[in-house]
Amino acid sequence: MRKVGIIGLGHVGATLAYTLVTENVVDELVLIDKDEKRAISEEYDLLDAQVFLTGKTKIIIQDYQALKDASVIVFCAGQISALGDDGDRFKELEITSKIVEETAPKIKQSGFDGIIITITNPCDVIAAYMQKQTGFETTKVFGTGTMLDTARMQQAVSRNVSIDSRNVGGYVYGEHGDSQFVAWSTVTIGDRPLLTWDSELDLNQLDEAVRAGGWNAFAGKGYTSYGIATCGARLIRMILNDAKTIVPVSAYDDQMDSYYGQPVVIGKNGIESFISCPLTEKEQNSLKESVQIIKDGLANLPFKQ
Ligand SMILES: NC(=O)c1ccc[n+]([C@@H]2O[C@H](COP(=O)([O-])OP(=O)(O)OC[C@H]3O[C@@H](n4cnc5c(N)ncnc54)[C@H](O)[C@@H]3O)[C@@H](O)[C@H]2O)c1
Repeated sequence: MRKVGIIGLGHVGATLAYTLVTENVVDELVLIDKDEKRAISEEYDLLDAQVFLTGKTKIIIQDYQALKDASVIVFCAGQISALGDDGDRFKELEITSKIVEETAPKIKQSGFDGIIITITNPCDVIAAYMQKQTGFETTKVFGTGTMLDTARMQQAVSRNVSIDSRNVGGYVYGEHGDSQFVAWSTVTIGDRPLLTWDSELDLNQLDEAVRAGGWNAFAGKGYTSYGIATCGARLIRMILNDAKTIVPVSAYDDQMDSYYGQPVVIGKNGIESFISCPLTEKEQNSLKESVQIIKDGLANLPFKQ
């Protein structure tokens, strides 16, 4: 049985639930929110949608015990309005770290033994904190990290060279936040390294376009949902299908003793292995700086284990 739980049914969680139901990704979906009325409404709305669909997804709401035999939990509880006008993801930390403290014991008590994907911001710090609070293996708790930022890089490059974004390879590394960076040495168009591309691409400008990508999607509506929900659904498929697909997510690296966005292999065990790309010296320095910001965020948490 394909069973998944979603904790937090705001813009992100509701869109993810809708995506999983319309794409028939799961047999059972457990939906949990601190707002009971919201959970009930989402259940009715999803059941209405199913009348027009070919698949059938059983919806269970507000039941942590039902998570016991789920394969994946997606954690997207938070308060997007706390982000403010500048989109600083650390502004949510005081709220979201408390939500982790509240929900992690309930996840543990349910007997859940699967993979936790965290989306909640600040994404890398929350992934780390969820791992600490649950005590689960680091390979079984990871954040969506720079997966969405990498998609934004693919888009930005695609726009500049007029080639399909799906033909752009490579990774955004580090924090899902302002200190992230495109590792240009890893970026390819087709199989060709971008750095050997003929046209005069302004990498600094592209870097900025990638960093600003989230803000562009956020600014006019005060949240983002489609990109991240699709990203979450894709990760769930990878786990359920044991796909062994390479994607950049926020995973724990014991050498740097930190979670951060980097390419890994995703399968039924969560993080199956790491893809160590040979970064340039400049990229390695950018990574160290970015990782330090994530570490400081975790160290500054007022709520210790
Ligand atoms: N990692 C990414 O790329 C990415 C992208 C988009 C959004 N986000 C983050 O995802 C999170 C959710 O975003 P959103 O727009 O859906 O926010 P939202 O404010 O619309 O929804 C958050 C939901 O969490 C619920 N919630 C709060 N505390 C809870 C608790 N203790 N238990 C269960 N549910 C609880 C709220 O009731 C609400 O329904 C935010 O932290 C946001 O910053 C991350």
